[in-house]
Amino acid sequence: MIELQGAGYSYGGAGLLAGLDLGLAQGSFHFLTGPSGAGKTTLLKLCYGDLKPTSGQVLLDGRDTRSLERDGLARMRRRIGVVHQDCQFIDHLSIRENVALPLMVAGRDVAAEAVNLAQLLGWVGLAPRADALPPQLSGGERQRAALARAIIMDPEVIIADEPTGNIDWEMSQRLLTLLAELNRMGKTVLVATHDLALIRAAKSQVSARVLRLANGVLSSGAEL
Ligand SMILES: Nc1ncnc2c1ncn2[C@@H]1O[C@H](COP(=O)(O)OP(=O)(O)OP(=O)(O)O)[C@@H](O)[C@H]1O
Repeated sequence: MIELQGAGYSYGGAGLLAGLDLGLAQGSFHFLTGPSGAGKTTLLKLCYGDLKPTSGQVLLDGRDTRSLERDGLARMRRRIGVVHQDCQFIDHLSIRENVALPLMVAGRDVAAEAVNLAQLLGWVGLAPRADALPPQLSGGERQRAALARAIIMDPEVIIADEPTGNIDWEMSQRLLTLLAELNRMGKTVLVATHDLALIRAAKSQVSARVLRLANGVLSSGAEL
């Protein structure tokens, strides 16, 4: 569904990314690694249409993000669930309400989705914390809540930016297991991470490809 064809991005000044080619086939699992500042977050933003390339093309279902109107892009983005690096919760809303937000934004009847919502919170292990406020959660709980919010609309693709950045090993493993389970359900998964131990640990759970971004160039490493 997501394809980069010679895509580049510049925040102004010198270009950050140039000539990137990448295809995320349906049901694939990719890790994206690379040094801090290499442009991993920027590349993810290109993939979910938050940024449009300043050169080359990013295609979502074959459609160039630069030619998509606001509504068309919003429709595409509903098919991509994003776990942001900093989670981006609304702190005065409960975890249940934060996870349900995409339903509200899409104009869906949240009361009618109560069972789905409860099942999803149970699946990520947050049923007992559903009424807590985001600042009351641990880092690992916040990341699992962010994953729940990213998948509440049943997206085809899940993009996660450093989902295990501030959490301990056991919690990282738990998150990885959830991502692997989603991949087994047929979801396409793209995870940016510095955590090479996590990538190694993924070997037993998923068949993934490791992409490395450095000096503006994307190289495709071995398959796990
Ligand atoms: N909105 C912005 N305006 C200008 N420069 C930016 C902006 N966002 C990011 N950059 C710069 O682009 C470069 C790449 O940033 P990006 O966040 O994509 O890297 P990253 O590989 O995800 O880094 P990290 O691993 O530290 O999260 C950095 O030098 C950063 O300062």
